[in-house]
Amino acid sequence: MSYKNDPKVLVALDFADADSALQFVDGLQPDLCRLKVGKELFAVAGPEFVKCLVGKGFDVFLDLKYHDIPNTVAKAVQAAARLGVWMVNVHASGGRKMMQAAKEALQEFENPPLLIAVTVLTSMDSEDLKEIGLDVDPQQQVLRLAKLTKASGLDGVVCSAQEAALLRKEIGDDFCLVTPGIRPQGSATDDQKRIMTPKQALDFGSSYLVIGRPITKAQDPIEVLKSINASIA
Ligand SMILES: O=C(O)c1cc(=O)[nH]c(=O)n1[C@@H]1O[C@H](COP(=O)(O)O)[C@@H](O)[C@H]1O
Repeated sequence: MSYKNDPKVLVALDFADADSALQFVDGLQPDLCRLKVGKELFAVAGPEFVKCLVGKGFDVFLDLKYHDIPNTVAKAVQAAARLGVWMVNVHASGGRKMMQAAKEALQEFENPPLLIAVTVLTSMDSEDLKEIGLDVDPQQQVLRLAKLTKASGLDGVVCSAQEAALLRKEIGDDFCLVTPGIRPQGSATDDQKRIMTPKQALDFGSSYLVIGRPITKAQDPIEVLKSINASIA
């Protein structure tokens, strides 16, 4: 699988309603970026909104981070695939059987979405992991879950760019690394903890950069997106 010659930035459309999101999307073209629809926007705007973005020619990452019993997750990824999305995700901590069920459920589609798994959220550091009983360095936990994801037949993982180089070395090139926690130099960190700039992230092996607030909350979002694209061209 080659990840060259395609837009690297996945803009997180974390808007509170469909109108604000559409107003933002109207200034964009599909060759500038891909779009990510997450829990907030999906809860208010729903499947029709996702289909509308797909109809406008955008590749859509439906980020609902499924984490449930295998049968439920398998049916959920099928429902996502019927919307025509480009990528969908589950939580790797749902385990091998859940991930395999999701992958198998997509086999009936002619053009299935990429299926990736969230490893350790980019808002977490080792203290947060300790609190949930994981007395382990985030890198080690990400590596463990990424290996399990690969062994379960999925296309890649969501991780922070701080783990990208390690995953490339241990897992190889044929694995998609989607990295949120991306902050252009000088941007506010917000609630992200394991962060990197767009260029550093790609240099370390990221396939795609998930970027939300640094673009969507900017005075001139399109200008910021274009300057990020220029910085990684
Ligand atoms: O799955 C994700 O996209 C995701 C995983 C993760 O570990 N961290 C993370 O921030 N995200 C998402 O990436 C986006 C980051 O947004 P900003 O922090 O505004 O750039 C949000 O929509 C998060 O839901």
